[in-house]
Amino acid sequence: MKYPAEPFKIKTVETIEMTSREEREDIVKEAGYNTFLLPSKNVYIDLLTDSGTSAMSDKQWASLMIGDEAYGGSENWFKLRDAVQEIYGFDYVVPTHQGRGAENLLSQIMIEEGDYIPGNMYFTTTKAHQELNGGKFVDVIIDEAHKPSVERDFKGNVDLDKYKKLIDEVGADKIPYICVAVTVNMAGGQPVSMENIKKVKEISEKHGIKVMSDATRCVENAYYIKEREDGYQDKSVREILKEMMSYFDGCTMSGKKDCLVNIGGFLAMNDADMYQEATSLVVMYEGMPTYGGMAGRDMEAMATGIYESVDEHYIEHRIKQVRYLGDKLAEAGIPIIKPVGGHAVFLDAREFLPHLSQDQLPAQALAAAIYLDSGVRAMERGVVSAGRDADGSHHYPKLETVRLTIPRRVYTYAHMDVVANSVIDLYEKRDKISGLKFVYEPPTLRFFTSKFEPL
Ligand SMILES: CC1=C(O)/C(=C\N=C(/Cc2ccccc2)C(=O)O)C(COP(=O)(O)O)=CN1
Repeated sequence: MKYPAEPFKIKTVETIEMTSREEREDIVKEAGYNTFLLPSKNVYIDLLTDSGTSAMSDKQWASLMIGDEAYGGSENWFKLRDAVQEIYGFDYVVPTHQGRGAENLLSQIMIEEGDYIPGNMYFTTTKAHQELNGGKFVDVIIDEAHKPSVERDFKGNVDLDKYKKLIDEVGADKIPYICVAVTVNMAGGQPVSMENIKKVKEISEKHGIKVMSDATRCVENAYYIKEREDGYQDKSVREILKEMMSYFDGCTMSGKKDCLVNIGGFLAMNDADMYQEATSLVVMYEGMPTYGGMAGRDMEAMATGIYESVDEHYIEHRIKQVRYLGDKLAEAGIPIIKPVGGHAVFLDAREFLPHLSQDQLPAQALAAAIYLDSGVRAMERGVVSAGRDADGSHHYPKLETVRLTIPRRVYTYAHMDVVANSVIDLYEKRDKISGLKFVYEPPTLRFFTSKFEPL
């Protein structure tokens, strides 16, 4: 089916309030036109992020009642370890409180001052931890990933020539690993093909470079392989995922996305020495290697969520609900990144607001305008998120987007209609949307707490 009905029935509801336009004028001003700073109670449909915002199942809630909160050797830890080994196939698992916990460990273990870390487009926290440890991120994604209207089945693919060129230029000994994100968040939730992963592995093995994955949305990636790559239509998402992860030496995981939990993550690997290093480091930052900053109940909920995430009906609905919103907007002529990604619809703010230069912060302005119009909260993924270069000037990304990020198992198609109607109405009066300017800018990861004013 083009858009399958929700494969669940609702047992518990959390009411959502609608504010008035007048109220939202004051609320957004108070938040400095930054959607991160909006109080949740004043948000009607919250599409800020799919991170930590999924609805847990009844089985996951039941997990909370069997939390073994022993300081060492929690029963829930063994359940989580077994789930990771069974579904992703890695030998060793180090639990962390969320994805950044795993990125911190991996970067400290693998990166030395002056190293280069190639990857398929940057992600803010991943790049921050690589640079914190003296590494330099190098974007090796295919050029098409930076072109919103160009459609490709696997727009998240690594450009193998760019990768080989980097190896030739800096030498394999300066490249501890390549980080392959599946899917690519900042490119619009774009997948990587199995063929591309295999080729990256082949090149890397030849040069003794490890292949790590940012596996945060790996189930969504597996679904796209099933849907779009020859030879995989008859395989289950679970089988495809296992094969996909078998080409990696390890992965960082933010459990707050595909693992269907509100907190949690892990670093997984196949190398015993790396595991030894990670367990001695994790006690500094996350706690014992058998809880890693999570309560026992959270580890149990994540183990359950890992199994639920590879259910065919769940993942088909998840992908197609996002596609439903994207298709509605595209049909109305709204400029979005194509093809529609796995976790979000990305509005092309540059095309949406051609009268604004990037210095007038179009994506930030559009996110604030959407909230003002309908109480829907989206996230800026443009020049504000990209931060500043070493010389202090804005880093101007090619993609200036607003991300409408769909939480898992939370909203219905009716909510998608509300969002689509609001964006379409706004598009008709887009020339009334003015730019923004900074009135407060923190030194790092500025998109979280910056404040703005209309120009
Ligand atoms: C591909 C990928 C992610 O998308 C990711 C987090 N995404 C997030 C959460 C976020 C993080 C930073 C700025 C804005 C929003 C998302 O809203 O998209 C992390 C960090 O995981 P963590 O949040 O659990 O630490 C690692 N890799």
